[in-house]
Amino acid sequence: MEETASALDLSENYAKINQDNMFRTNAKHDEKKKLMLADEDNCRSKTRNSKIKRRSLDLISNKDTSKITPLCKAKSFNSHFVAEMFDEQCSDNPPTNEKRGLLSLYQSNSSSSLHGLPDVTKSGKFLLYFKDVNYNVRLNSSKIVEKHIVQGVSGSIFPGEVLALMGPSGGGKTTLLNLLSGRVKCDGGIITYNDRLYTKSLKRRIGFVLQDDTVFPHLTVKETLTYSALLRLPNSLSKQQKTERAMDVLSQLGLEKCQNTMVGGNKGVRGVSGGEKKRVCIGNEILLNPSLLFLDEPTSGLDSTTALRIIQMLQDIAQGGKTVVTTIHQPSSRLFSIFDKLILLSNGCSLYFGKASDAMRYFSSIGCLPLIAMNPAEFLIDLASGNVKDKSLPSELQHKFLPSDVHKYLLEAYESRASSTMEKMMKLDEITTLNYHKPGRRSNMSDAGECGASWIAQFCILFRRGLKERRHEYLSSLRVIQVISIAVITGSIWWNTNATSSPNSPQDQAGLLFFISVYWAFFPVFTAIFTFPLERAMLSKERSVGMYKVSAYLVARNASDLPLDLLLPVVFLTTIYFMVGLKHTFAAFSLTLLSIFLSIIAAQGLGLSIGAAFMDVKKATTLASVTVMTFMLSGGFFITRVPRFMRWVRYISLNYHTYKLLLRIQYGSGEDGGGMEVGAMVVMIIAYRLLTYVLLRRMSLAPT
Ligand SMILES: Nc1ncnc2c1ncn2[C@@H]1O[C@H](COP(=O)(O)OP(=O)(O)OP(=O)(O)O)[C@@H](O)[C@H]1O
Repeated sequence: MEETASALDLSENYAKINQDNMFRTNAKHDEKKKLMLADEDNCRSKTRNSKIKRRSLDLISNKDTSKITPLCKAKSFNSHFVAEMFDEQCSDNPPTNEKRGLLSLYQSNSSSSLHGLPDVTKSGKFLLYFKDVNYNVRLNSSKIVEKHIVQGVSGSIFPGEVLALMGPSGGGKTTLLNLLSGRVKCDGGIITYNDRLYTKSLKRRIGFVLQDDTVFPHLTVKETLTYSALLRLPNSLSKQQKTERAMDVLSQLGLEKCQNTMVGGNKGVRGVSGGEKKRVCIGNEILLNPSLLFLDEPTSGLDSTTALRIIQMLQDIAQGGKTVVTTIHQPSSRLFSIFDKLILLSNGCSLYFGKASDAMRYFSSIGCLPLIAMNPAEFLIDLASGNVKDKSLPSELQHKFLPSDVHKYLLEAYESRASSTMEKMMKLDEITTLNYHKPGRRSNMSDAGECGASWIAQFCILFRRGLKERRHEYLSSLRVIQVISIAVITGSIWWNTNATSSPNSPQDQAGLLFFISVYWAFFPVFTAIFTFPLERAMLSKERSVGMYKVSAYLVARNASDLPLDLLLPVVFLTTIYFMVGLKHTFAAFSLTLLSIFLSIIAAQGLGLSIGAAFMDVKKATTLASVTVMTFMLSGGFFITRVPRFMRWVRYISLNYHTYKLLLRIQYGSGEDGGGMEVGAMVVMIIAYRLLTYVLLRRMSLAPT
């Protein structure tokens, strides 16, 4: 009875805090809001947090409850309370019923806002919990030999915390990160997000920054973040609000100085520095204010000061109520001290899970100590790699120096310690899970993030982004010079070959028309096959977070390619047309140009579908060359009497239809308007694009 009464008291106190929050959140005066936000920001500073922590503990013991009122304090109270809870879960003192009650209250009441900004996705805070996670890969097609990449890893992380996954190279950090973020399905164990399993609706709540994240090299920092904001932020925000959000993130990440610099990174494209690029990638993810942020090696390749700045930034993000999980290679001791929790991995097994600050104490408790002054991270990674040099070891390892012996000892020590503390933790989690799933209680997971831009908006943004990203191609004189050169050479070789000027002229002109049909099929096919293989990483990343619809991307991509693709044949035909003595009428010129346009658009479709089928430039080039050769040979110029069993190839040959159209324009009687050929080309234009759409939809989005 007493327990229930005190739990009720606590619930009332908590309700008071929430009422106060609501009052403050609904305050209409801007001034008041500003003050509140400033207050909230201040509250994130570590010094004040410690005071609040003390107050929250006072609250737990029913002391001084009346004084806790401001919003920020209530928030900090939440995160620190749960931190305390977690610590208790792992300690030997079982948590009180009151605390359990508060934990479940906390889970159902929490809401977040990033640095005082409105939480655009209405996302909640996320408790990530995982138990006995396993992941295996088959080493060959026999399906028998399996490699255990991750084995029985357990842990949990609360909002406001930064969890570091540390360990030697090949230890399984990236794989575990992929599993926790839902990018890869685990083969065993359980991973829950606020007590729910992963669902697609979670995608918009999760930000994932890859180790070698992809960004468009020719877009500036500002353009990158702005297009991302326009595409990903919900429809309920206006264009201006989205742009402002991008600018806020840009300044939050300290990228103002380089906002107009191209991101770069591709061969020959000089852009921002490595640290700035990493921040752009992080910015791309935090734009959406994700509740869970996963980062793979965010500091790799950076100097220790820049690395520290990035991890401090992650800490700031976490303190805004986010759950942050990051893999890290060899952090400096200053950087190591920032992490709240740590998982030390070796050969896919967990050798330690707990507070980062307790790691050294734990290893010394099992007899492992550094003999010389050492960075804790270096010591831990050495141990996880089985390197015992400069370390004092327990008697069990006295004469065993093999890495496998060290690994076995550390694993057994961890498992025996974990079995007692983790068991308690699991029991507590079962209780909170039961509370959480009481009938009528709505999970804050169910109001999944709102959709991003509409189809039309996606198309417009992707179209503009495509034009910007490829502006260097449009402005590049190389392609124009290439086309003009070929036009001049062709015009000179076929100089004035009027069809009636000599007995051989008709055949010469037919050769010219066939060459035109072949050139304007080859050129677009071999340009288009590169599109998807080169954009694969970007496409798969953007698709995996549901940034846009494939159809919007495909239509925008085609449309943004058109200006250049249609400009070049105009330059070509204008150059050669009057040099080679083709029919000197405006109608003939225009129809020839239109036929070439049709050929280009159909050939592009063919190239795009081949590229999408393989997503690999080498394979795509091989198939494309076989295809265009077949089309050329069956195009009607080299041979007119094709064997019956091969005749069908003609009807799918682009060259055959274009060549027939060009002949008809120059020498046609006008009875047959070429409707068949035009119809066949239109069918190809549509069919190849539909095929490309299907192939892109089926494209694997799994991390490579
Ligand atoms: N699909 C796969 N097939 C075979 N082995 C794999 C596969 N994926 C991962 N591995 C292996 O699993 C182990 C863990 O890989 P993972 O990339 O998770 O390690 P890591 O700790 O992130 O390494 P690093 O720090 O070098 O990035 C490695 O030995 C790797 O070779």
